[in-house]
This record gives sequence, structure tokens and C-alpha cells, in this order.
Amino acid sequence: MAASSLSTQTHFNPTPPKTHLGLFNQNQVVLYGKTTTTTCRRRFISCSAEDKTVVIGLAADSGCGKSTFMRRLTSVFGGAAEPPKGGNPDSNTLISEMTTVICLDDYHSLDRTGRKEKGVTALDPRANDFDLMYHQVKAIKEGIPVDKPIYNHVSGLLDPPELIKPPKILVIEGLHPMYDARVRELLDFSIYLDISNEVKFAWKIQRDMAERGHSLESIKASIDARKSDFDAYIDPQKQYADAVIQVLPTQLIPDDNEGNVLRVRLIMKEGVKYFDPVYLFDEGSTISWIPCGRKLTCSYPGIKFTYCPDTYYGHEVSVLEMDGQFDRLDELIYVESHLSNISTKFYGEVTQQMLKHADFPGSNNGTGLFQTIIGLKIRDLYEQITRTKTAAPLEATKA
Ligand SMILES: Nc1ncnc2c1ncn2[C@@H]1O[C@H](COP(=O)(O)OP(=O)(O)OP(=O)(O)O)[C@@H](O)[C@H]1O
Ligand SMILES: O=C(CO)[C@H](O)[C@H](O)COP(=O)(O)O
Repeated sequence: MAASSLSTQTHFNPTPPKTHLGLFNQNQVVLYGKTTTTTCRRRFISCSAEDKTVVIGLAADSGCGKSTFMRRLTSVFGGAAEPPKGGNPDSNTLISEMTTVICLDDYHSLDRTGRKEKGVTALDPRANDFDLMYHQVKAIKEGIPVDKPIYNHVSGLLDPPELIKPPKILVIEGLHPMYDARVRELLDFSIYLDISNEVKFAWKIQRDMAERGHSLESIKASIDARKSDFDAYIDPQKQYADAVIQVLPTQLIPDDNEGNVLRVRLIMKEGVKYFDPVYLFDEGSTISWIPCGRKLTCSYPGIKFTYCPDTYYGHEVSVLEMDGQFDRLDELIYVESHLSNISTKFYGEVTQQMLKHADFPGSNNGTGLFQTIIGLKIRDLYEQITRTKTAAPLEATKA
């Protein structure tokens, strides 16, 4: 089915007969309710290793900066990310030359009315179809196009599906990319955006009051209504993430309750294939650095970086922390020059990326800085994986 034919907004049952899902093989399209035959990308008879899509998972609660992060990530790969051309205007998918970002809300098995009737939130696994998510992400990873459902956030209904062709890099973003062990296994790299309750509340107010006309009480009520499911189903996923970006109130201003200045921690798991954690000055040491002085303009409360080894859910990690905010973004080059393993292709690339998107939320603090660095690490990971895949057949021929 062509994406261009998918513009109606009728109620649609997203659960395909299980038998169809069990049938697909390397040369089949995993469709919503039926399976058809196709060939892999690059006209191979069957999919070879180098055809396989690299899959990245990004987990966070709603309103925690996933879209902003995605814009920074896709920009690292160049080109604008846009919804599928001629498709459903309410599609949640973003496609660029190298990347396709799919929103896991599309795997809601209950629409807005269905959730209300059953008394479950969208965070509850019972409102989501993990079997379909698993089979479709697996198929895409293997180079097979899929017919993915669409959850329409405007109508609250499940729309007819859209065709997703295997990209070079697939990002699955949403509430549950690391919830189901089978989906987790498919991820080449995973990120969790861990936004503390105070900060989440401040961001929600900023967006939902200013942009969506919601009242303070209704925002509070919606956060409270999701809290127990968030704690039960979303938050535990951070233990599986290869990198966590944790966003907390500043410690530079005693008893700060403004929420404007942030303390942001980049928690990076050690021993992850194709991922070398970033470090400050000296790998593995414990460092505290206040760069404010001649090279960096800092108004109150200044900027403080820390770097140290730690453990996180029983894993060895490196933690890089930035508390405070930049006054002048162009001076970030001074900080960048003291960071190592940032996977840049030229001196100043982090600063250039940050300046390019100076208008994005978080560009003057650690959220923007660490999201940009993770974007560069993902590019590096992708390049290493593809290099390995193309080198492997050559090695085999030599042997
Ligand atoms: N780093 C940041 N600093 C300050 N505010 C931010 C930051 N990131 C996001 N926000 C605020 O949070 C709001 C939500 O961000 P964004 O749309 O990126 O989140 P999301 O997780 O994609 O949300 P949803 O899932 O609800 O679509 C933004 O409008 C902005 O007000
Ligand atoms: O947690 C969410 C992820 O974005 C949404 O609340 C969920 O997808 C339901 O969406 P809507 O509120 O538009 O019905």
C-alpha cells in the first residue's frame, strides 16, 4: 500500500492476525494484517549484513524533549527530517536521507476512547501492542519494509497504516523502546531522557500553558494521573539505557525554585560495543572544573563541570555533569577543546552544531550540549557498524 493513499482518519483495528506475523521471512513485507513478497534494498536476492538498519532507541515520558533531541540528532546526519511525502498529515514519522524516526505511540493498541473505557493510560503496557512493535522493528532491521499503524494525536484514533521502508538508521522514540526484552535486543544503542519531576513540571507548564492553552490545575492533574504508571513502566527502562541524560535543578543556587538553571548529567555505560564514553581532561579520574574566567563569560551562578566514574544500576559508568548555563554560545569551543572522545570530525564541530540550533530549547545548557554529543556518538557508532559489516565479507574472502 502506498503512503499516499493513507490520508483517511477512520477508526482502525491495529492488531493483525497473529498467524500473519509469524509468517514473515527475509523477503516479505510485514504488513498490518497481511504479508506480501518483496526484495531487499539494493536489489539483493536476500538481505546481506551490510543492508541491515542500525536501530536506536530513545525513551522518555511525554514532554521531556524527545522531539528536540531528534531534531539535533537528525541534523548531525545532515538534511531536514520531514513527515512521509503525500502521506497522512498527522503522521508521527520523520524521514531524512539517512534516518527514519518512528514514534512508538503508533503502537498504541487502544485509542483514546478505548483507554478511557478500560481505565488505562497510554503508559500501561495493556494499551500497547508489543508483539507488533517487535515484529516490525525486527523486520525493518532486516531490511524489510513494514506497514506501520499510525496513532493520530489530533483525533485520538488509530489511523490506517503507513509504509516504512528500511532506512540506514531507524530511531524508535517514545514511552517504551526498552520495555519489551525482545525489542530491547534489537537496539544497537539506547538512550533514556531522565527529567526530574520539578523540571518536567516546569517544561510542561511552559509548553502546555503557553502553546496549548491548558490550565495549571489540568497540567498538574495530568502529571499526577500518569505518575504511578510512569514509575511502574517508563522509569525502570533507564537501567537498560547505554546513555542517560539526567536533568535536575541546579545546585549552584541555594534552594532554587525557579527551575531555569539546570544541572545535567550524562551517564555513559562502560563496555558498550562501538561506544567510548566522553571524558574531561583525564579518562577515569574524578574532576571538578569551573571554567569561568578569562576564556568563558559566566554571569551568576556560573558553570561547573564534574566528571567521575560511578556505578548505575550495577553497571560501571562514566558521568559527565554540567551545572549552569552558557552566556555566549560561541565560547563553548573552550569547553569542547577540553573534552575527549566526542567523536567530532573536525575541531569545533560540537560548537558549530550548537550554534546552528541556538534557538532550540536547552541550547545554553547541558541538555543541548549532551544531546549534541550523543548525536555525534551515534554517527560514530553507525560508521563503525557499517565499516565492520563491509569489512567482514572481505576478511572472509581473504581467509
Ligand atoms: N532542553 C530543554 N530545555 C528547556 N525546555 C525544554 C527542553 N527540552 C524540551 N523543553 C520543553 O519541553 C517541551 C517539550 O519538548 P519536546 O516537544 O521536545 O518533547 P517530547 O518529549 O517530544 O514531547 P511529546 O512526546 O509530548 O511530543 C518544549 O516545548 C519545551 O518547552
Ligand atoms: O504519553 C503520550 C506519548 O506521547 C501520549 O499521552 C499518548 O500517546 C496519548 O496521546 P493523546 O494524549 O494524544 O491521546
